[in-house]
Amino acid sequence: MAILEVKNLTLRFGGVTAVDDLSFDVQEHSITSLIGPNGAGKTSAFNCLTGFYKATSGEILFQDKSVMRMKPHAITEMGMARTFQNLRLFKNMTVLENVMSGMHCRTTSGIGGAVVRSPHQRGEEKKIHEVAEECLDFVGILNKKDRCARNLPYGDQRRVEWARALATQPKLLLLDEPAAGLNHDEKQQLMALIRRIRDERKITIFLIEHNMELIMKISEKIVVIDYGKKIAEGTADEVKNNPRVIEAYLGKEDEEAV
Ligand SMILES: Nc1ncnc2c1ncn2[C@@H]1O[C@H](COP(=O)(O)OP(=O)(O)OP(=O)(O)O)[C@@H](O)[C@H]1O
Repeated sequence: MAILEVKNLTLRFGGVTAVDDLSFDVQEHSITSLIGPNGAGKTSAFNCLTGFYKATSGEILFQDKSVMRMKPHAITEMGMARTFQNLRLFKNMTVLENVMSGMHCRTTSGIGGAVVRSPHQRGEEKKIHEVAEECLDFVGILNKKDRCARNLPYGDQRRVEWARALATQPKLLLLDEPAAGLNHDEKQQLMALIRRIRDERKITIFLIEHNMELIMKISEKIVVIDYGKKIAEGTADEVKNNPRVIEAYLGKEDEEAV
């Protein structure tokens, strides 16, 4: 069953068609990737899915409901979370506070509850605290929960962002270049973590990524785009032997060999 369906999605910036009549789906509990050469339209498509860009036309269905006109926070509330290519942590907050900050979409206390701390609000705070700690434990940095986020090494800061996304209790997790800036060991750990998120938490994974080793190893389905259009779709083996894909990547083999 598809958890996400993208139908004829098009995004234009003035004269530039960044996403061009793109259609694909993401099956529930799968690991699916979107790849393509630089400027192919991956980030633009990603931003349409998560409500950061308004698509020019087409349809995006998440769990059979249209998210085309929805704002990012409303899409998160529905169960679609994302991480960013450039980290967006609150650098002066602790690790735990950063994770808890992402969870307001799962609370019911209004402004009144924040002023007069009702038993209901105290209960919610306790729950938020527990879930945040459990997510930090899952990504392996619970022992750093009281550290200031800006003092952590880059790899750990990425884990904070992952924990924050997981704490929103998503059904679908979108990862924007998760391997960027990671060393070899960290990339291996990242692959294991992506698999654990899917297998243990039953969360569907959709990612865009330049690191072909990672993409080819973990993806069950790969969608390839070039100039905003889909040029191939299939398993790693199918995609890497596809002449259109090879052609799209020609000349870039040194950095992005398929
Ligand atoms: N805000 C914008 N305004 C105008 N044009 C844009 C904007 N964002 C992207 N584009 C253009 O849309 C096209 C697709 O860009 P996009 O960043 O989505 O590609 P990408 O596949 O994510 O590239 P990369 O792999 O380099 O991150 C490019 O031609 C780009 O110049």
